[in-house]
Amino acid sequence: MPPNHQPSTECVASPLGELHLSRESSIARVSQVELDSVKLGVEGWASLSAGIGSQRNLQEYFQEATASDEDSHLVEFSDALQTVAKALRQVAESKARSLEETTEWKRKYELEVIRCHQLRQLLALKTSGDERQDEKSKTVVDEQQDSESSGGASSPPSSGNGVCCSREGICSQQVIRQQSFRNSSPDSEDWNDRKISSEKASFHLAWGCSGRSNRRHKHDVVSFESGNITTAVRSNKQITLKWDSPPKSVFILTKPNSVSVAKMCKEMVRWLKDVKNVRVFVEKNVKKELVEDDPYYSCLQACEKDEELTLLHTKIDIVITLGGDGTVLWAANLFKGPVPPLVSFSMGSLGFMTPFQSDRYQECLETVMKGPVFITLRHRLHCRIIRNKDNGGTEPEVEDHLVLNEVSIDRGMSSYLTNLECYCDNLYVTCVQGDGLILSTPSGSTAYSLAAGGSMVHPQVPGILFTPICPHSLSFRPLILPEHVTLRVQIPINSRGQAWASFDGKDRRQISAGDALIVHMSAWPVPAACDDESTHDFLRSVREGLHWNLRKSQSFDGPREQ
Ligand SMILES: NC(=O)c1ccc[n+]([C@@H]2O[C@H](COP(=O)([O-])OP(=O)(O)OC[C@H]3O[C@@H](n4cnc5c(N)ncnc54)[C@H](O)[C@@H]3O)[C@@H](O)[C@H]2O)c1
Ligand SMILES: Nc1ncnc2c1ncn2[C@@H]1O[C@H](COP(=O)(O)OP(=O)(O)OP(=O)(O)O)[C@@H](O)[C@H]1O
Repeated sequence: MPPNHQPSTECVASPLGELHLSRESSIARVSQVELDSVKLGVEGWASLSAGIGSQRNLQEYFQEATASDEDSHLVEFSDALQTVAKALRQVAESKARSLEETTEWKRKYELEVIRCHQLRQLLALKTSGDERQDEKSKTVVDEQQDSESSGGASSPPSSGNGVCCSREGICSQQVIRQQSFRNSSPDSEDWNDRKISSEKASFHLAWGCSGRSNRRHKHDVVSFESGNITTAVRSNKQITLKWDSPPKSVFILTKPNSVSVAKMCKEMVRWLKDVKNVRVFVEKNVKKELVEDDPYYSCLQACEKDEELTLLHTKIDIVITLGGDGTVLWAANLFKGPVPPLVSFSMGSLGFMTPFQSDRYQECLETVMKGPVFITLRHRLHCRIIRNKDNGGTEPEVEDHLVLNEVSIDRGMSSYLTNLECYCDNLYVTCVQGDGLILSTPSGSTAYSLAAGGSMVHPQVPGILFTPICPHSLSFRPLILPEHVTLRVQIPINSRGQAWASFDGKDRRQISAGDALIVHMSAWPVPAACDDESTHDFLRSVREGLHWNLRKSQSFDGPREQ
């Protein structure tokens, strides 16, 4: 304030203050200000000029007034920016939501198309009246039911009519009664209780999305006839694959840079071609190496163009892998749709998913090619990255991946905590603050998810594992969600850092603020042939591969229970 001047507050401050307000207020307010300014300004200006006295004081006064005016404008500007940022965030979120819905509808549409196609085929077979043909077209579901009814755990099922329960099993229709109940006479109290219970209200159960019924589920798993809920005889013991005609083509995939694998590959190719008379496919770089070594191998087939890979499943009867689990993952990744049956030989260190011994390859392949053979349906996850285009990156807006093990989202090189908002079927679940998150299949439960503290899950238990990586929280336990859910992981627009997604430990992709990753169970599992039987193979891998619960036995001598 200039010295020697005591202006009335009304006189000087009022016109400036009112001018500031007038920008955001109404025109009426501006008019009022103008009137006030004229009235007060004239009076005030006279006393102000008298009081200021010098030109220097006048300059100082105006500089001070302008600075406070600028401050208030900055505040106003930052408020406006925040409003714009909020609006942009809402737009990005709703865009991700609608893209996710589109994805879901597309998936449902594709499944429906497949289902219709299968129904049409079945119908065509039925109308042709060819009973034998009809029998052949039975799906794996029927095989499952056969397997259940035959009841054998480790012998392949026969296709005859079985009884409803296995030899040593409990029939679900048989009510287990207490001793006292068995001995009770019809007019005892227990009997009356039964009469009362038979008059209980009836009800109805339904399965499937939006209340649409799913008859297969009802007949396979749960029955609710007469109001009594009973689970089926036994959930399936094992899925069996039977060949309708002998397999004629195999695709051999090999771990690179391994002398023992290359040697085994050559030997296997000769046996398959010369003895079994089947067509053998290999990867094009493998063919090149083999032909350089021996021109005999020029008879091998290879996909020369990438487009041919997309149709591979239409040409191949069996996929063989020679390597470790990484080679199985590699094989699964080549098939972006249906996968032919997979026979994996253990030529790596751990070999969790490679049950067959390479030194017994002829015997193993004979058995598989003859059938029937037990298979484990290893489910995969379909992962879709949806990018926020406002980030201005060059990556595609939508990118799809199929994983057999897991998709992991981590903080990469960033030193900040990840900030991952997770939704399950559009319901907010939690925000992962830590090193990251693993969304795993049951097959992948023994890989990275296990290292992050997730449970080991038998590959045929349907579900999606939700395992945090080093969460900075005391109560974040891993979850297993049902297989039918759709998960969405979103990087909030105001996140400090970015995240990285890896698909089966490969194809790392950066995920930025506003991007989303949508994950659901894929319709195309990997049918992996078992050496023994699914559960036996799994438990053997857990015990022998991971040395699960290995501990020296406690000695016999020592204190005992009295
Ligand atoms: N901290 C960890 O344990 C960790 C870290 C990164 C990746 N991984 C795993 O490695 C996998 C990629 O495998 P790779 O062979 O290409 O890479 P790799 O050569 O680095 O081998 C990783 C190890 O994981 C084992 N493995 C892979 N899948 C498995 C499964 N389903 N069950 C049990 N063990 C399994 C392999 O046998 C191998 O020993 C990823 O999918 C991920 O699950 C684990
Ligand atoms: N055909 C292939 N082409 C290119 N890379 C492959 C191929 N097969 C496997 N790989 C890669 O080679 C790496 C090692 O393979 P794999 O895991 O089978 O062998 P391993 O490490 O000796 O065995 P284990 O996984 O049992 O320890 C993996 O990262 C895998 O992705």
